[in-house]
Amino acid sequence: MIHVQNLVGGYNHSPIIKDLDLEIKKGEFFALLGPNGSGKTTLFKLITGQLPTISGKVSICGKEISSLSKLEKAQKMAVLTQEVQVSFDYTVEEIISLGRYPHQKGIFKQLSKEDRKVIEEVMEITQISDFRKTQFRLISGGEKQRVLLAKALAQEPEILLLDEPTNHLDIKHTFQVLNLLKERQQTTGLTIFAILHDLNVASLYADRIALLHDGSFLEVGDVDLLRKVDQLKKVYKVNVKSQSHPTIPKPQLLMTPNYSTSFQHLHFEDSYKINQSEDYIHVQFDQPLRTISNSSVGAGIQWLKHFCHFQGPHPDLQQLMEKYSIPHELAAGAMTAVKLEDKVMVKKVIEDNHMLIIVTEGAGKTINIMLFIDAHFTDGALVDGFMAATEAKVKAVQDFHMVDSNFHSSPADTSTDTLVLALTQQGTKISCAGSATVVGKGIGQIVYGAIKESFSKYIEKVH
Ligand SMILES: Nc1ncnc2c1ncn2[C@@H]1O[C@H](COP(=O)(O)OP(=O)(O)OP(=O)(O)O)[C@@H](O)[C@H]1O
Repeated sequence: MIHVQNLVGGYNHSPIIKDLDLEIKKGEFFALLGPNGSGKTTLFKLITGQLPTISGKVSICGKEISSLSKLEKAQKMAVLTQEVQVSFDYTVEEIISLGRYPHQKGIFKQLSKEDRKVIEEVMEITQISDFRKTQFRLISGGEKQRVLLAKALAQEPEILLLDEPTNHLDIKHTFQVLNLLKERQQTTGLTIFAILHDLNVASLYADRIALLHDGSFLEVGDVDLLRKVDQLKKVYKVNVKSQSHPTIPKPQLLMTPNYSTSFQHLHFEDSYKINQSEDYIHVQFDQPLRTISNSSVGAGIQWLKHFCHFQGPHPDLQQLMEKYSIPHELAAGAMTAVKLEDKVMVKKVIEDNHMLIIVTEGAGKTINIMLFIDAHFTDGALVDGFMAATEAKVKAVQDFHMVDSNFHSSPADTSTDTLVLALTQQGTKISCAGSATVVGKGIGQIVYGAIKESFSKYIEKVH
C-alpha cells in the first residue's frame, strides 16, 4: 500500500531521512515513533508528497507519489497534520463537506445524497454534530482535531496518514478517536500510518511500529519491540520499565523519575498501628508496602498500606472496608469465620529481619495469614516468599492434622485460605527468598510457629 525504497529527504538538500526502506500493507495500523527531532514529520511529509525526495522512491498503491495528481492523491489518501490549513470562517459542517471534494463530479460541485449521508455519519461518530453550525475558530483545540479527523474520514480514503492525531485530546477523546480508527481499520480495511508520541497508546492500537532515531529506523516490528528497554533508553534517554498490560498481552511502559522516591527510613515497630474490634483487625502502615496476596480485595502484586481480616460472613468485603473508613484501593482484605480475639500475632527478628505475622484460623478450615517483613524484595523474591510461606503452612497443617483431624481437614483443602506477604522495601534488595535462603527459612519458621500456636489455642478451646 505504502512502499518506501532507499528514501533520502530533508530540507535544502541536507538529508534528515537517511536511506529508509519501508513497506506498509493494506489494512495495517502502523505507528511511527521516535524522539523530538528524529525526523518523523519529515518522513511523513515525504510519504504524503508535501516534501520532494532527494533520492529514492515513495509509492502509494503501486504508483509513485510524484506522478499522482492532487485529486488522485485525495482519492487514495487523507492527511491529518499538525498545521491547520482551513479557513477559520467556515462552520464545522462546511469544513467536513470539503472532505467530500475528491468524490464530487461535474463542474458545479454539489453535495450529493451520498455525500450528505457520509458527512452526517462522520459527524456522528466523531461526536461533533452538536456544533455543526459553529464557526471552526470558535471551538476548542481538541474539538478542532476531531473536526479535522471527521473531514479526513469524510474523504473515505484507502489510507489515512495522521501526524499525532491525539495530541490535543483528553483521555476520553483520545481513546474514542483511537477506538474509532481501529474499528475503521478492522471493518473497512483502512490503512493507517500515524505518528504517535505516546508509546503506550501505540502499543495498544498499532499492529507494527517503527522506532526512528536520527533519521534511520532503529527497528521495525510488532509492538513487543517496546519491551526492549535498553533500546528505548538509548533513543529517548529516559529510564523506563516495560511490563505487560494487566488484561491484554501488550507491553506498557512506566517512567521512573530521577528524584528519589525512597521513603523516609522508618523503624519497623513504629511504622504501623493495629486497630482491632469484634468485627475486624486492621493493620495500617505509614508508608505503602510492596505486597503479594491472594486476598479477595487487593489480590496480585501491588503497593498497599492497609491490611485487614473481617469477621464474616458478609457478602461485600469492600463495603465493610468503606464502613470502617479503610480505603479498599490501598488495602488487602480477607473474611474469616473465626472470632478475632482468637487470632495469633507474633513479632520476631529473624536474621536482622523484623517480622510480624497475624494468623486467623477459621472454624477449623480456613487459614488467613498476614505476614509483614522489614526487608526489600524484588518481585521474584516476593513470589519466592509467598511459596516459602505456603510450604510452611502446608507442613504445619500436615503435622497438626495428624494430631487432630478437625484442625484443618487436609493440607490440600486450601481453596479459601489467604496469604498476604508485605515488605517495607527498606534495606538491601533481596532477589531470592525461597525456603532454602536465610530469609525464606525465617518466613517458614514464623509461619509454622504461628500456625502451631493457633493450633494450641484451638486444642485448649475444644478440649
Ligand atoms: N522546514 C525545515 N527546514 C529546515 N529544517 C527543518 C525543517 N523542519 C524540520 N527541520 C529539522 O529536521 C529535523 C527533524 O525534524 P522533524 O520535524 O522531522 O522531527 P520530528 O521527529 O517530527 O520531531 P517532533 O517530535 O519534535 O515533532 C530537526 O532537526 C529539524 O530542526
